[in-house]
Amino acid sequence: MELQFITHFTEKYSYYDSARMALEGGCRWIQLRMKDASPEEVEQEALRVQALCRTYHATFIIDDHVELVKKLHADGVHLGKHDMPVAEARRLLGNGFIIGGTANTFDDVKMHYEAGADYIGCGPFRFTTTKKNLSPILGLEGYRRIVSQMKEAGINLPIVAIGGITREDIPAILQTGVTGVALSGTILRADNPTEETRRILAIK
Ligand SMILES: Cc1ncc(COP(=O)(O)OP(=O)(O)O)c(N)n1
Ligand SMILES: Cc1ncsc1CCOP(=O)(O)O
Ligand SMILES: [Mg+2]
Repeated sequence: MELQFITHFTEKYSYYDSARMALEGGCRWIQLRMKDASPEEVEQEALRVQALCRTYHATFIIDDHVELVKKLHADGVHLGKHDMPVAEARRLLGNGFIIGGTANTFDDVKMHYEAGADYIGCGPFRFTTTKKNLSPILGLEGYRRIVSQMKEAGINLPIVAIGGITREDIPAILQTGVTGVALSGTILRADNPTEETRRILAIK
């Protein structure tokens, strides 16, 4: 199972500390997501989290900021509906960077696939307060439908489920055929985020 940890602002932990706890728990894919932060703040934190990811040999993705990904030589970028289109990011970054795209429907998946995305963040699984202006909830049935439409169309792209997912949800989500999960709140709300990450990664 692939696990992506996505940072989120909390009163309790800095972005850096939350990434560190996920890495200590064994996660090897961190996405730095800093909504409402200035470009300067994102760059400053990105430099620190990138260095940390390097010491753990972990993949380091930045949410939204394509130019920063290029400047810092991060591993990649995640882009949604209101961000730079995937095809344009691909032109800017070339093939040496990972580009992820957000999907809520099979048509979104197809569009990102044709534009050259490397993986899809697909959600939301259920309601979450981590993101504003959520797309319609997919639930297990939504993932089953999208995975089956992808098979029918011969589209082979990693699908990462996202949005309101807790440890208890993961076995059933993986049963739908998705590749992995992206988590934020359930790890950050745990008494011990490092231990929670370990427990999640132990799920078969
Ligand atoms: C893995 C993953 N999937 C989806 C998203 C959401 O991206 P986006 O739709 O651009 O929304 P914001 O995260 O920018 O609020 C994601 N970040 N990561
Ligand atoms: C970035 C994003 N995109 C859809 S839901 C979401 C947030 C996921 O965070 P959480 O695991 O806290 O619900
Ligand atoms: Mg975005």
